[in-house]
This record gives sequence, C-alpha cells and structure tokens, in this order.
Amino acid sequence: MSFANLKAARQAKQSYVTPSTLESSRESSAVSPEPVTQPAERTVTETIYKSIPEYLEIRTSSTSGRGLWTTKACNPGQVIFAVKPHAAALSNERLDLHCSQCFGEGNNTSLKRCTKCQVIYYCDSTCQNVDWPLHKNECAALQRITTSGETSIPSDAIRCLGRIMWKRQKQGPTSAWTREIDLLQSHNKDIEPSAYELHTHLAVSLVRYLGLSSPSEIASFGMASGADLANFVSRFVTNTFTITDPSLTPLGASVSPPVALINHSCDPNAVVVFPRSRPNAQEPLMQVVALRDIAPDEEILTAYIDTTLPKAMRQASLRETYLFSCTCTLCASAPDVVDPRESVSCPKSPIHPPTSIILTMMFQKTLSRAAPPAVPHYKKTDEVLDALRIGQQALDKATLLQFSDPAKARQLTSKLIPILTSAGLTPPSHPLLALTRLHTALLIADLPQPQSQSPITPTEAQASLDEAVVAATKAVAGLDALGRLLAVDEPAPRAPGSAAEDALRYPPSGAKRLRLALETLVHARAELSVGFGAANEGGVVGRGLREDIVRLERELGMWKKGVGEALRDAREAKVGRSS
Ligand SMILES: C[S@@+](CC[C@H](N)C(=O)[O-])C[C@H]1O[C@@H](n2cnc3c(N)ncnc32)[C@H](O)[C@@H]1O
Repeated sequence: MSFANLKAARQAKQSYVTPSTLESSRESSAVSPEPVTQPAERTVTETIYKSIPEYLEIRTSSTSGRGLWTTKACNPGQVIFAVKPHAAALSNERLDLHCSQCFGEGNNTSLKRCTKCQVIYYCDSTCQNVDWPLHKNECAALQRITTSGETSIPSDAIRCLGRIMWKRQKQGPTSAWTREIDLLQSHNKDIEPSAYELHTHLAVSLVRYLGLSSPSEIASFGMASGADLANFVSRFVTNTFTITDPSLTPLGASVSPPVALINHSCDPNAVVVFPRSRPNAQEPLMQVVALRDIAPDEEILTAYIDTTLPKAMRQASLRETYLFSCTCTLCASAPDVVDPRESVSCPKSPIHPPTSIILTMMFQKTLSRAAPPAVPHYKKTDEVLDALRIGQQALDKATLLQFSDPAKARQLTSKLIPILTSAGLTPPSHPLLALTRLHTALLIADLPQPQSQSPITPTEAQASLDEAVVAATKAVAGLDALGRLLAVDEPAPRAPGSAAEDALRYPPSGAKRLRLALETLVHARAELSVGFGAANEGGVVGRGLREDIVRLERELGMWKKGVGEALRDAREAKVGRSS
C-alpha cells in the first residue's frame, strides 16, 4: 500500500452520523406521551412507515416521545433496517466531486455537469434521468440564482429543504411520504432565541430559493402560513442526518423519518451508516446497524453526538441542539464511577488496578479546585485544570485550521499532547484523545508521497511513517488506519539490533511489523463488520482491508519461506565447511 492510499483514507473526527439539528415543537408530536413509569406503548401507524420491518415497533414514552423497539434479538453487525432517505443534498464543496443522485465519487472530468444549471453533477445520464423529476425544479431555482449575479450557491440545508418542499408538492399533503415528514418531532415552541434566529434565517432563504414572491404562495406546498414553514424548518433542524463517505468524511445532509424515530443514548446499541454497500448502488442508502446484542423488547438507540466527550459536554450539546437532558446509563452512572473520558493517572491512588484513574469532575461548572477526597494525596489538580483549559482551546483552534493551515494545526497538536500527558491525563480522556486523533490524521495527511519531488530521504520518510504509527496507536480508535500504516512498505527498515533492543522498539521493523499489521487489520475488519454491517463486509473500507490482509498473508508467507531458505543455506554451508 502506498502513502497516497493512506492519505485518501483520512478519517473525519465526527462520529458516524449526527442528526445535525433538533427541532423542538412538542406540539408537532402528533402522538400523545405515556406516563414515565409505564413502559413505552406501541403506536399504531397503519399506513405510514412502511419501510420499517415488521419486527420493529414504534412505541411512545413520556420521556423521549416516539422511539423504535425491536421484538426480536439482533446480533452485532446485523443490519436492523435500511432505507433510502426521503431527501438528501451534497454539501457545496462536494458538488463537483460526487454524483448528486447516487452520491458516488468522481471528479469534475469524470462526472457530467447539468448543462442547464451548471451546478449539479451526475455519474451519467442514468443518474441524471432518475434525479430529473426532482432536479427539474431545483435546476430552475439554481439557474435563477446564478443568473441573478449571486455568487454563492445555497447551502446543503437549503437545497435539501428545497428538495423536500418540491417533493411534498408532488406527493400531496395526505401522502404517506408527506405525513411522515410532518410527523417529525419539532421543538419549535421551546427553542432558544439564537436557534430561533437560525430557523428564521433558513426559512427566509428557503422562500427566496423556492422563488416565492409572497408568503401566500406557500399554500402551493401544502402549508397554511409562514408559521407552518418555520415549524417545518425546525423539524428539519432536529431530524437531519449528516451523510458520510466510507471513511466517515461528511458529504451532505439527509432526512429519513423512519431513521429519525430512533432516540439517543450516549452508550448506543446501534449506529446509522451510509455504507456504500455495492458499487453503483442507488445510494445514499442509510442503514441502522446493531453494535452489540440487542434483546427482544429493547429500544434501538443511536448516539446523536460525539460519545468520546465527557458527560457535561455531552449534556450541553444535547440540550442545545435536541432540547433534552440525557438520562442514559452512562449519564446516570454514580458520581464516583470513573469515566475514562475525564480521568487522570494517579500512580499513588489506592484504587485498583494499579494504573488507576481518578475522576476530576473537570468539566462541571461548579469546578472544585480541591483534590477529590478519594485520593487526598493528589497534588496536581491545578496543573490538570490548566492543562484542560489550554488543551480545549488548542483543540478548537487546530480543528478549525486542520484544512486551511495543517502545519499550524499540527504545531498545536504536537505542543499540547505532551503537556496534557505530563499533567497526568489518560489517553482516552478529553481533550487528549481528540487531540491525538487529530494529530494522527494530520500526520497521515502529511506523509511524503513516493512520487513527490521533495528531497526527502528514505530515513526521513521512515521516521514520518513511524511517528504516524505511534500516534495512531495512541489514538485508541481507528484500528484500520493503524493497521494500514503498519502495512505500508517501509522506506528504510531499521537494521536488527539485539533481541532485547528489538523487543522494546515500537513500531517494530520487518516481519514483526508485518505480523503486527496483519493482526491489527484482522481486528479492524472484525470491528468494521460490526460498525458497517456484517452483510456489507464492513462496507468499502472493510472490503479494502480484506485485500490488504490477503496481501500481507502472502508477504509473510514469502518472508517465512525466504528466512527458511536462508537458514537452510546457512546450515548447508556450515555442514560443507566442517566436512
Ligand atoms: C430525532 S428525534 C427522535 C424521535 C422522537 N422521539 C420522535 O418522537 O419523533 C430527537 C428528539 O427525540 C427526543 N429524544 C431523543 N432521545 C432522547 C432521550 N434519550 N431522552 C429524552 N428525549 C429524547 C428529543 O426530544 C429529541 O429532540
């Protein structure tokens, strides 16, 4: 495998899928809540949600509204259900890199541009024809914008909202499609002024994009008033999913009412993926995949937010966007339970195991500067708190700069990781884990290309590669990236040292490195087949890994054969000399 392949495999920091916003109008929830103490009640939906398999039930509770429950057991990696979203739109930066119909990847020479609007690209005329019934209106809207002299194309949110509006016009207000959209939960009545401003801005931009000259024209879309439109926008905000490519890079926005029925847990039992399961498939197809065993009568739950964040940050994010306080098992755990997301090493701690960690309560507003009573001898609280503050600032800045100024971003990650580590933060704690992941991604993106003209020596190339391997190892997650880094042909393998030296060296060289790469890739593939669905063989990334695994097995076989032959030659030479 080359550096170029690895660079292409760079991962986005985000979790698999994020419903990007949450609307909050309780009024919209057409289903009446049940008492908290009661188990969620089955909600009968005779003519809608036909894409949900029979073994899933929509139930309603007073705590989280509607949700999806399974009536039969699901295994890790099982695709619980798959749907094509009601609407999807590529983000502006991706418009000339993907087909707007199937989201397949291409470039501005391989893809065909719509000759009318000159904005939307397709794989070929088949994709274009499939999309035409919807693109027809979109095309006219985009032409209006480009000919009016406006330079910027509306955002993916506005284009996705536009697609939903045109489709609901075609489907009619009583169709199952429109009713599912109208039943999406809204928080319109509860939102904060800042969110209200965002919704109003979206609604105004949408009206302009649709080419409406007066609010009354909204009636042609089956809406009675501007308030209906505001509510519609609010629903969109609460129930949108970010579409990602197989390496989890965000591609655009999508809405699927059946998938949006799934409630949140910070310790989810399922994940939503866009696996690109088959080449040329009519995608983006959304799949809900079981992450672990799910028992009959258990609720299907996904994570709306980054679950590597500490509790206080998760709760703030859920409240701000989704307007609820999470009471999942992770959030409700006892305050003295050590959460690896907010932990520091304490070698003297009486807690076992010996590498025990202590809870710092570092993200809580009522931050106490006193050492936690469980470990009265702990002296570094101030140092930890300072490290956390500057670590978070550096993470925010480096995240912003990662594409525009990667060198500056890398300076920040390189500087802060040792500071946070020496302050005692453990590898899975926040923001150390996030910084390490970003650092790994930046190192991978910066690996020298074999064909590049830069005057880099093989030894320097080897040093960059090894640095990336070390960082990927500390990043805890992303086994596929680590395995693929280890599998890169070494530019300048180190000469073997003494057995003791070799045992301590990381990353190793030669056959030992290949074996480690193979083991890591086998683990990564097993993980991916859970995360992306076993039936999809781990999606495109999982299938790519299978090829790497086969190649490594072959290389290791050749290595063994070569070593065996060399040993035999040496033995024969020795026998020859002594006879
Ligand atoms: C994408 S919708 C999920 C489906 C929604 N319950 C419904 O009835 O349509 C997200 C909204 O569901 C509710 N929700 C999701 N997970 C929740 C949880 N763990 N606890 C409380 N409310 C939750 C929140 O109101 C959130 O804004």
